Amino acid sequence: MKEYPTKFGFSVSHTTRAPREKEIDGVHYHFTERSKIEEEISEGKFLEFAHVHGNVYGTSIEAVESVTDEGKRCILDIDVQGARSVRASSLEAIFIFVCPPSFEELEKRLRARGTETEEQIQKRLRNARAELDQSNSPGLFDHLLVNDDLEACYENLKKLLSLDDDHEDSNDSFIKDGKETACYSILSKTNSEFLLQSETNEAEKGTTNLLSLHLSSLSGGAPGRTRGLKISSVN
Ligand SMILES: Nc1ncnc2c1ncn2[C@@H]1O[C@H](COP(=O)(O)OP(=O)(O)OP(=O)(O)O)[C@@H](O)[C@H]1O
Ligand SMILES: Nc1nc2c(ncn2[C@@H]2O[C@H](COP(=O)(O)O)[C@@H](O)[C@H]2O)c(=O)[nH]1
Repeated sequence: MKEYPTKFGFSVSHTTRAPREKEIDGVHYHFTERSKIEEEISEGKFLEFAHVHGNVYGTSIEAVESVTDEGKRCILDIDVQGARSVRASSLEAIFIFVCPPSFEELEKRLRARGTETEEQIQKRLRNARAELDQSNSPGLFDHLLVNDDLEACYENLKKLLSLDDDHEDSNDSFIKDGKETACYSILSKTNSEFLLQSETNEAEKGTTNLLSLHLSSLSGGAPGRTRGLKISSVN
């Protein structure tokens, strides 16, 4: 996200877990009481939730909307149960299972973090084994990423997302299946509409070179369900 601040945003989850020393409420998590999150879940405010390592964790609709409202793709860091819930919804998403290079290494990392008791470490290791067992459940994850060397893992993530040749400061382009399909610049912008002009000569190819994006079509509704950007050609 640091490399692509305008493309991606993080969904700040709610959790009943106690904050770790450097964790900030509202940044790393929304730290909350169990009774409060349970009430909000029953009010339909959550896209998904799960009981993980003895605590409740959940993604609120508001957390996702605050990212998508800025026109960014939303990143969720959720457990396997949460992934199943999102997979079962109508949200369009890419599911990546991130795993440690070995259990020994995971144990070493958890101990080095120094934030869990021995009992909690054992619980997290048991849960990690169960999650790894489910990582190849048919139709659940699209990719598996081994988090050995952090930099190498990040480079592989960018490859999966076809971001490896893409830079934040380059022209925005529409990438589909790794192929550049069209490139547009903003001609005019109002509160309700963006007028875009093709930078490639689409007119010569018999397609439109002026597009209108209707921003009002983005407001309201659960994320990804009722939303879709309405686009119409101008010429
Ligand atoms: N590539 C890496 N190299 C070294 N340490 C790492 C690497 N990736 C993560 N860590 C460290 O390992 C610890 C556990 O990582 P993380 O919290 O991401 O695990 P997790 O898979 O979410 O596990 P859990 O579900 O138990 O939280 C953290 O202290 C993190 O900083
Ligand atoms: N289903 C969900 N799982 C979540 C969410 N936020 C975090 N998590 C997962 O919980 C564990 C533990 O996290 P930690 O911060 O206590 O180490 C980890 O696997 C996260 O992916 C959520 O909103 N929903």
